[in-house]
Amino acid sequence: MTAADKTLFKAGCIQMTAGREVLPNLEQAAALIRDAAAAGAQFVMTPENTSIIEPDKPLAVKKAFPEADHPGIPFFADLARELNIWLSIGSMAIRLDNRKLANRSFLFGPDGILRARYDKIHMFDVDLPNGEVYRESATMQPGDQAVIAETPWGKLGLTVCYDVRFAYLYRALAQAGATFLTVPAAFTVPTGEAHWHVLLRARAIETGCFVFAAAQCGTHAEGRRTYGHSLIVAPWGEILADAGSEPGFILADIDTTKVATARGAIPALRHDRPFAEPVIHSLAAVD
Ligand SMILES: O=C(O)CNC(=O)[C@H](CS)NC(=O)CCC(=O)C(=O)O
Repeated sequence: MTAADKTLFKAGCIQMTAGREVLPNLEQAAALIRDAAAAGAQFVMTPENTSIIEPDKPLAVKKAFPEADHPGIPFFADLARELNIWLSIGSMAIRLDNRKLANRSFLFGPDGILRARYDKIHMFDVDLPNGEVYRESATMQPGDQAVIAETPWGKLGLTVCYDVRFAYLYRALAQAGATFLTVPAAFTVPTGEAHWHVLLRARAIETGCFVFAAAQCGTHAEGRRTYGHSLIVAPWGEILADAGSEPGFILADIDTTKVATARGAIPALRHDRPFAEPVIHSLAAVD
């Protein structure tokens, strides 16, 4: 591999509508991964919950596999090897010993070897104004370890979906050397419309990283809807590709020198200062 090979590469995000059965979801993802690779992508990522979106939570636990038995692991390892690509599987539900699940992200190398795994840290326990209720922590065990993987083009920080709202995680990843960040997602429609683009652009701008965000889209089982709009964002904040609301894939040419350019122009990542806990000043009566 020449130096130029390590500076420039083509990245792809696939956008899909996962259903409640694992094998058809793997096939749906694989078809799109093949399309992205055929179009030249050397790094391809898939959304959160690539292998299943099962709204019935007891059923979701029942249908989950331990990592050692998950059909998606050899399936995507083989696909990465066959296509000779770096393959990030945004997440798959993995059954843990305590009967809870991990919302786990995987990175495979072009040799099919598993290079990194990351368990989503922040749980989406949220009551939306429109009446949608999410209690991710009822079935999922949160992770407690931030993870960075080596790639030929630089270090990749792994995150998942709701993590995107916790800027300190991204700052920690970037300060530890990440120049790319993955944010696979299954965002709700109302929060996506209000927050998705601005959150991802903010994480890119704050960290001077490229952000790759493959997303679920469309209508899933029991009418559950997701926002779509898979994005690739440059370190200065420009959106390089947006997948809209239908299944498919997006590509972008990644010039890794843009990381140093953005960080050179605004070195905020190096300007942290210590400060004391906030104090509430009441220098004069408020009312
Ligand atoms: O529910 C499932 O079946 C699968 N899980 C998910 O889709 C996850 C956890 S509930 N979704 C999110 O984190 C949405 C975050 C989001 O939308 C926001 O931060 O606004």
